[in-house]
Amino acid sequence: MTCVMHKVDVLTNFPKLYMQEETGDMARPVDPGHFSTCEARLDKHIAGLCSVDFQVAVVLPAGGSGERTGILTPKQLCTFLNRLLISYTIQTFERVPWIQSIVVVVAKESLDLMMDIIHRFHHRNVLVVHGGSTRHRSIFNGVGPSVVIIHDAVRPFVEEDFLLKITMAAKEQGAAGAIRPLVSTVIATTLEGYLDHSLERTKYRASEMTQGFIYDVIYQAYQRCSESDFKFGTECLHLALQYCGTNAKPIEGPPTLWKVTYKGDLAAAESIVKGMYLYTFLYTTLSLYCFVCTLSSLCHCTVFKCNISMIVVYLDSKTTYFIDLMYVSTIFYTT
Ligand SMILES: Nc1ccn([C@@H]2O[C@H](COP(=O)(O)OP(=O)(O)OP(=O)(O)O)[C@@H](O)[C@H]2O)c(=O)n1
Ligand SMILES: O=P(O)(O)OC[C@@H](O)[C@@H](O)[C@@H](O)CO
Repeated sequence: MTCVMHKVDVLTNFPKLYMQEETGDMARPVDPGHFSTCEARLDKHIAGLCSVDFQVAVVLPAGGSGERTGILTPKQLCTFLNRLLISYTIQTFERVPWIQSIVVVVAKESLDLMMDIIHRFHHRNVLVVHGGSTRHRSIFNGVGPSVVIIHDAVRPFVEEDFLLKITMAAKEQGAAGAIRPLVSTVIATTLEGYLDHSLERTKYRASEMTQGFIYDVIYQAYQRCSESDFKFGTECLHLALQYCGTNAKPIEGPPTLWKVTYKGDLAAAESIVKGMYLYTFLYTTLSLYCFVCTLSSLCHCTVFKCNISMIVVYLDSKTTYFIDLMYVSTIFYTT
């Protein structure tokens, strides 16, 4: 019996044809415009970090209606592989040992469903509070005395080391937030609806989530902000600057921080979740398969072959592994 598998990578147990890792230097020519995110200092700081010795709570705003998906079910309550999107996000944060509590902010009409989800998926250290009419009001309902991590509930893929960067920067500076390069140029139009001007893209970044704040900053910001901020605002970092004079530390985040906003994002999130589970399933099956081969070859069986075609497996938010044609030929000899 031969069970032929390509050389596997020790880390992932799958051959790595191509590992794409997010790097600071994008493939495209970057304008000489300087965009310091002081990450180098942070990396050193974190590298020397032995433990997070202060209270950390995460607030997951999940009280929206998801209108832009065009479907009736709010996107955070959509299901992939029998688990709701919000549960994947909670699970991500449950795996972080230095986060003491997870506050999920949901619409009043979803409170019972959320309690059921927590019970059904055995989530722990989760507090459910009701949301408000806007994201800012929902977040304000969820913040409590600790270093506060705020993370949109519809961003299910974030890894611990980025959360650590944001948390340590927030503890040090008062506020910190994820940023990503803009993929489209930002323009402004005249009252008549024509182009007025465009911004030089390399000098700007998109503000994403995860964000972090010391409690006093985010609490005071919400205590002092205006009704208009609550109603129309989309940026917590702006409130920290405007009402507390706190300049947040921007930190470049990985591409997986993207927010599920449109229907297509749901399909993308589902394929990534399936990819993650496929990796586990494939590895388990192949291991079992080889075990059965070994067992069967001892008691003689028929001959057959199988090919497993190209599979992209998204293992974690930093790397993508392309599994090449895994030619698993198991040859059994008939008696
Ligand atoms: N009143 C609100 C509005 C939004 N959110 C949450 O804030 C996050 C990011 O907001 P967004 O992507 O805009 O979600 P929705 O407001 O639901 O989307 P839409 O604007 O398409 O309706 C989501 O997890 C959403 O559930 C919230 O907690 N309370
Ligand atoms: O504005 P929306 O509610 O669609 O999405 C929220 C995002 O804007 C927000 O998460 C980041 O911009 C960081 O503030």
